[in-house]
Amino acid sequence: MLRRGPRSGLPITVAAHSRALGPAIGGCRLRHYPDWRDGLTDALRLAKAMTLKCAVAGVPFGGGKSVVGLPATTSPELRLAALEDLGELIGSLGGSYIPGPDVGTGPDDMLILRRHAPQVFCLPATHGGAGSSSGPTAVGVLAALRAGARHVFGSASVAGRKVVISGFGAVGSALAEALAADGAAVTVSDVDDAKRARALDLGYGWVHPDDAPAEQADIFVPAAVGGVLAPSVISLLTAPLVVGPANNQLTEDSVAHRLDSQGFTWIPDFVASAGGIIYTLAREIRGLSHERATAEVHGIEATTDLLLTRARANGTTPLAEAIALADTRTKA
Ligand SMILES: NC(=O)c1ccc[n+]([C@@H]2O[C@H](COP(=O)([O-])OP(=O)(O)OC[C@H]3O[C@@H](n4cnc5c(N)ncnc54)[C@H](O)[C@@H]3O)[C@@H](O)[C@H]2O)c1
Repeated sequence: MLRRGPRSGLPITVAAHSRALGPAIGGCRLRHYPDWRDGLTDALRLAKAMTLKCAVAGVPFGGGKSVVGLPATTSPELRLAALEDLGELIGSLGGSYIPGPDVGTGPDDMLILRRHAPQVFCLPATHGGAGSSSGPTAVGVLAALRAGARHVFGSASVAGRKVVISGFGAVGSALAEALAADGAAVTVSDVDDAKRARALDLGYGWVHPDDAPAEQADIFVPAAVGGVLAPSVISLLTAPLVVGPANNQLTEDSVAHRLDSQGFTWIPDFVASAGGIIYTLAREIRGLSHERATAEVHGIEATTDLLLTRARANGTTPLAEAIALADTRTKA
């Protein structure tokens, strides 16, 4: 569904890729795109990834996403108008797409969408929701990383390993803190140079984002934007294990083969980044406690382990195995 917002005049896309397992669920992305069609493409690709994420995570929802293409600079008034427009469009879909936060939105924005939409996820805790999903997402990435480290290095421990995290935002900073606490040597990177001082204060190394994939490391963690793993980047990569939360990390699926054939273990983003959705649904739909919901997020370690074991046994890639697992669930 593509519409120009009546209040904001901005292009709004709501994409529902699959409803085979339940209503389409997925975040609302508000960001600037060079062309409105890039926002449309982003929504379609992200919605497809959400279908895979939900199916592999074993949650009864399909994949959706909504995207508003903002101008290069946005006033608070325009942003509010865009959210009202988005909420109205989602409301007109009668519950077939359920939104949550994504890049450019947060739990407080869900309150605005709820004025129009029948259901939203990740409301602030003060309004009965589970709040930001970035903490549980980081917990899930760490679970996937442990399984990956066991397969690649023979031990789940990160002590003494060098980890480069590209994207020092909500998830990236939580990952940096946890990995450093477990004894990893952490280097971070961000396009926002203002984050450099904080990173250095916390004792992390810093590398320019363009140089992050080539930085000598044991583990590379894409925690910023999609499309970071292009063939040209893979020829520079040094880390044998690549795992992170950024959605749609590969420029195209064939890159998974290239990574595999060059000896890199890449854990599909839709597997590693499912912690937020697993936690939020466990809390907000099933009413589980924080502890029980977090325990379910830790299940990502066993899922990752299964996919890596199958890929090794079948001579395939973890991506192929993850898609096969999702297919068996969505087509059952
Ligand atoms: N937050 C969640 O619960 C969640 C869940 C699933 C997936 N993800 C994905 O994980 C990634 C990080 O999420 P977040 O919540 O930490 O977002 P965030 O916006 O808090 O942080 C992203 C950071 O990346 C930086 N950045 C942008 N472009 C960059 C580039 N080219 N190189 C290096 N840094 C760059 C930004 O300046 C920002 O600091 C996003 O791709 C998001 O879609 C997040």
